[in-house]
Amino acid sequence: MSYQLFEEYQSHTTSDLKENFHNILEQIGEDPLRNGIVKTPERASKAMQFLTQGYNIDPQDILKSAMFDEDYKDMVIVKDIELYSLCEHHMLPFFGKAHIAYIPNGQIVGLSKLPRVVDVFARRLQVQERLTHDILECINTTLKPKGVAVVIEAQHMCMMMRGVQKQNSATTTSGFRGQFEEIQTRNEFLKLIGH
Ligand SMILES: Nc1nc2c(ncn2[C@@H]2O[C@H](COP(=O)(O)OP(=O)(O)OP(=O)(O)O)[C@@H](O)[C@H]2O)c(=O)[nH]1
Ligand SMILES: [Zn+2]
Repeated sequence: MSYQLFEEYQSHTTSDLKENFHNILEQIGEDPLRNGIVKTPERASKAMQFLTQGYNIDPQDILKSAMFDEDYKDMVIVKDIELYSLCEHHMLPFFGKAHIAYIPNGQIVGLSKLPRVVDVFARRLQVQERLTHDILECINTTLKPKGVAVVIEAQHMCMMMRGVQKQNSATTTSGFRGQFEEIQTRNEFLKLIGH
């Protein structure tokens, strides 16, 4: 999608979303014309489009834009990458940290690109398992490293604010490819991220 088309698409969906948020306000018993919330449908639309902008971005392009030939053969870890996503069942936030490691195979990637890939997949409706897998596969297919590992630790608002209402439970998901399938490499990574 060209930039201009994307802008048109954005403004089009914003007005559709605005109307829907206006209806939601009415249906939960609010007065959408009340002074404090008269602009809320517009604000909520922009917030929702921000939180789901990942559908319009190709995460492989992000990695490809900063891959460099380098003969470094050891593990590279970027840990404690904060993430905020929306669960696809309730559209409520889940949030936490991602830890990513890879072992280069002749090429390294710009470090900032790894958190950027996390954000692209997090800014879609997700389940934590698929988010973990999406990040793992994207790095594996694009960078083609000797190994890649992803661990995500998160808390789900849909389990805290409603439903089962457990405030202290945390969910850990992980995925390992290549050399991280070997127990020794995997354990070294888990030790370095403090597990
Ligand atoms: N596996 C997985 N489940 C999730 C995730 N986010 C939310 N869920 C769960 O999705 C499930 C949806 O279950 P349903 O029984 O259809 O929905 P519900 O009646 O709202 O369930 P409760 O949350 O138990 O009240 C719930 O168990 C949620 O805890 C996630 O990232 N991964
Ligand atoms: Zn949920």
